[in-house]
Amino acid sequence: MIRTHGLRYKYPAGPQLAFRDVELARGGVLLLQGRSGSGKSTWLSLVAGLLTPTQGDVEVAGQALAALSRGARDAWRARSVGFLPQKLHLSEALTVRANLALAFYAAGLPEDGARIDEVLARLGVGEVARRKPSQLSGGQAQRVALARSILMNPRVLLADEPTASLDDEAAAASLELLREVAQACGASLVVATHDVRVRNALADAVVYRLDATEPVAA
Ligand SMILES: Nc1ncnc2c1ncn2[C@@H]1O[C@H](COP(=O)(O)OP(=O)(O)OP(=O)(O)O)[C@@H](O)[C@H]1O
Repeated sequence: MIRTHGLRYKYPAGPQLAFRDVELARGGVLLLQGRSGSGKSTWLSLVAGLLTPTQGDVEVAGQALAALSRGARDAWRARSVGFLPQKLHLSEALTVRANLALAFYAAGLPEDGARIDEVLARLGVGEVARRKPSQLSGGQAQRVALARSILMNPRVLLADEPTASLDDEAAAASLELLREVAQACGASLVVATHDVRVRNALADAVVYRLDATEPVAA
């Protein structure tokens, strides 16, 4: 589950952002909406412990992020947070399989090749394991990045604009898959987007509009 309280963030040379309190149950789905620049990526980074709040607290699956040192937070994130960024950040120097192996190093765990193969196969991209990222279609690359994000069975899965460059059919498939894998991990799912199609696909999600004012709880 995710709980935020009194969250604010000020970029050194940027705006002060204030976020409403959020409480999302384990296994819940949150749709984070708002116009460009409203703070969606910032909120995701705060919840993932990539940014430290200027004020307020974040708790994820019972872990208060403020209680962790930076090193401990990085290790915690590698094990507990699945992050599907808008730019996938797959290394072109490495095969798909080696890209996924990096997740084990970040988590301080021995590489588990069988787990990598299992997750790639589950997401329907088992056959691309030896390719370089540039040899993948956009949809395949996204599945590979999703595979990377769920290798550790994370407690929360955060997706930043997962449908941005997809046509209607691919967008619906991508959301369906996100929901399916989050459910299989028992993870809470957060989808940040300004794509109106997502609202229909995730009809039962709790909606947090960054430019509205009511409290958010589910
Ligand atoms: N590194 C930074 N330094 C200064 N200001 C920043 C920085 N990153 C973001 N901002 C500002 O903070 C605000 C929130 O940005 P953020 O990227 O979180 O919005 P967003 O809703 O994710 O936008 P988009 O939908 O365009 O990705 C914006 O006004 C942005 O210009």
